[in-house]
Amino acid sequence: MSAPRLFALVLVVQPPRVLLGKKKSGFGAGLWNGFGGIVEPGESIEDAARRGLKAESGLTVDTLQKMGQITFEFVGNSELMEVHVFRADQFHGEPKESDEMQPQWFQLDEVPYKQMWPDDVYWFPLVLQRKLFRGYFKFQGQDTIVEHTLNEVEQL
Ligand SMILES: Nc1nc(NC2CC2)cc(N2CCN(C3COC3)CC2)n1
Repeated sequence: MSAPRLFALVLVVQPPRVLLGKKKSGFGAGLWNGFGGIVEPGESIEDAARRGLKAESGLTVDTLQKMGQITFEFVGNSELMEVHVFRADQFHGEPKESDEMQPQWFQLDEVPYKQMWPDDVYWFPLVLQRKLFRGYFKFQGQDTIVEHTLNEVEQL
């Protein structure tokens, strides 16, 4: 089993709203998601989170809170994906559309789960409730979850 491919994902949460971006191309195109990107060699996961947030939304943050780690398996593909989820409550700048993402604020009771990755409806509420979590989701294709586990943890 090769090492999982690491991604950072940042959710900017300012109750009663959360900032999401609509992916304009590539993997997950058309879906709303947090901001981030792949963790490059020699980069920390948090550095990747900050870099991705800035590149995709124009925002910078002082503090990122680690909220969760999710491992994804895809039937028929031996490479695992590991997503490290962060929350930011304060930011600098104004959300700006990028090549990758079209940013938009959503009311917390109007998160567009039907236009997000299918796993999000499981763990997104934990981020909003400030609960730490570890998850595992096995996908068949990009739409079907065939197995999953999701546990709240004391520390990540
Ligand atoms: N919310 C959410 N769910 C995911 N589910 C697994 C796909 C089934 C993956 C995921 N990310 C991994 C992919 N990354 C893309 C941006 O360039 C690659 C965004 C964050 N984010």
